[in-house]
Amino acid sequence: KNPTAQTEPPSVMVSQLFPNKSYPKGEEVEYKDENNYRTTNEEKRHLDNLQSEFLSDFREAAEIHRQVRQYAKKSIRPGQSLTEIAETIENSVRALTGHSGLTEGDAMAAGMGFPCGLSLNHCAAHYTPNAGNKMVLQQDDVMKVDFGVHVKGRIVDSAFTVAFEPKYDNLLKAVQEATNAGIREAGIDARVGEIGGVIQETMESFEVEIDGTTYPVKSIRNLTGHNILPYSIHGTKAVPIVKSNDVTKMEEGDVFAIETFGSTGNGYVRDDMEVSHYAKNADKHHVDLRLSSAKALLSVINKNFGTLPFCRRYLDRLGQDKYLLGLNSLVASDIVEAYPPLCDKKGSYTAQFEHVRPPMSPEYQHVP
Ligand SMILES: O=S(=O)(c1cccs1)N(Cc1ccc(F)cc1)Cc1ncn[nH]1
Ligand SMILES: [Mn+2]
Ligand SMILES: [Mn+2]
Ligand SMILES: [Mn+2]
Repeated sequence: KNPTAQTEPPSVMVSQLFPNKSYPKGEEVEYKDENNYRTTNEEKRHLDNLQSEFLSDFREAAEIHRQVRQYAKKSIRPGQSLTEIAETIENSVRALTGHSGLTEGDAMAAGMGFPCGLSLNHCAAHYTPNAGNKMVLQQDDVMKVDFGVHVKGRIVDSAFTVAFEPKYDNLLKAVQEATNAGIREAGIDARVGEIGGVIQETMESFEVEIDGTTYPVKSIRNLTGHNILPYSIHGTKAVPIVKSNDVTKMEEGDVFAIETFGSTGNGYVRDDMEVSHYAKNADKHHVDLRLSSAKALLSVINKNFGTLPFCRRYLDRLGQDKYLLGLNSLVASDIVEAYPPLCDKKGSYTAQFEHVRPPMSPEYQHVP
């Protein structure tokens, strides 16, 4: 008999909770569409069933993300180690997709779309603990929880900020309002530079008082939202979060992650600390490798992740060891890209809010 409710921590596969893939549609919103769109019925039918497979994979991934982040928001507490927080989220995603990722290729069927980021305070993105990390979440921390869920390569990339102290409320409100403003502006034919202007205006209308000092909230000018392609988390188009004259347009069928980052620091991030996040370069073809450990590691990456981002802990759990020399040589020959933590200045605070919203084609326009 199919289970009817999710457990805590989450363990019931979402495909069992929604028989015949009747996943919730989630929010479909109106968007401004200057030119009205005409399709023949034949085209429409073809487009519909082409999209329905792609949409049902996205909706399954979105429902899994929703259930896991709901549990994460309830269960994350000061005193927990970053490692246990990351592993609880990652193991919940794997349980809900029904893919442990421990057998060859299984993580490419469904599972983590990319590592669970747990970036603290002045660090905004791409931090997750490596093996042996002893860090413990503190009462005063501002932690960005950013994890991906994919089903057959359709990646849902959504993030939120955890803070226990109310003094950060305005910083968190700034990013929530800015992201929602960006999502309202998104749609077919929307220009990404204009979206950036609306995001920055919303973000920078906030200020936040922390421990007696009042800071204007700044949009982090060198972080962006981005479109998402199958098995590729950082597509081809970026959505700036500051005003820009980039006239790149959102197109029908594009899927965008709209993410905004607010900061009390410089409003600019730099690479910092040890790398944990990596991904194979999609556009890099075969390069002759001398180092046998690099060759062996590349075959493990190809067979388990393809172009999906991974972190060192994912290699550990696959039983790989002494892989650093090989990994660094794959990075040096540009076969694998390293994504170091992105941090503003020490002592500053950053927050993030991220949501995926495909600019729907007219057929999916939902009349409220
Ligand atoms: O900053 S990005 O590298 C980027 C590239 C082009 C435009 S934005 N990045 C993509 C990514 C890279 C590596 C990962 F492990 C996971 C994601 C955005 C992002 N990070 C977290 N959520 N969204
Ligand atoms: Mn499956
Ligand atoms: Mn993200
Ligand atoms: Mn993203």
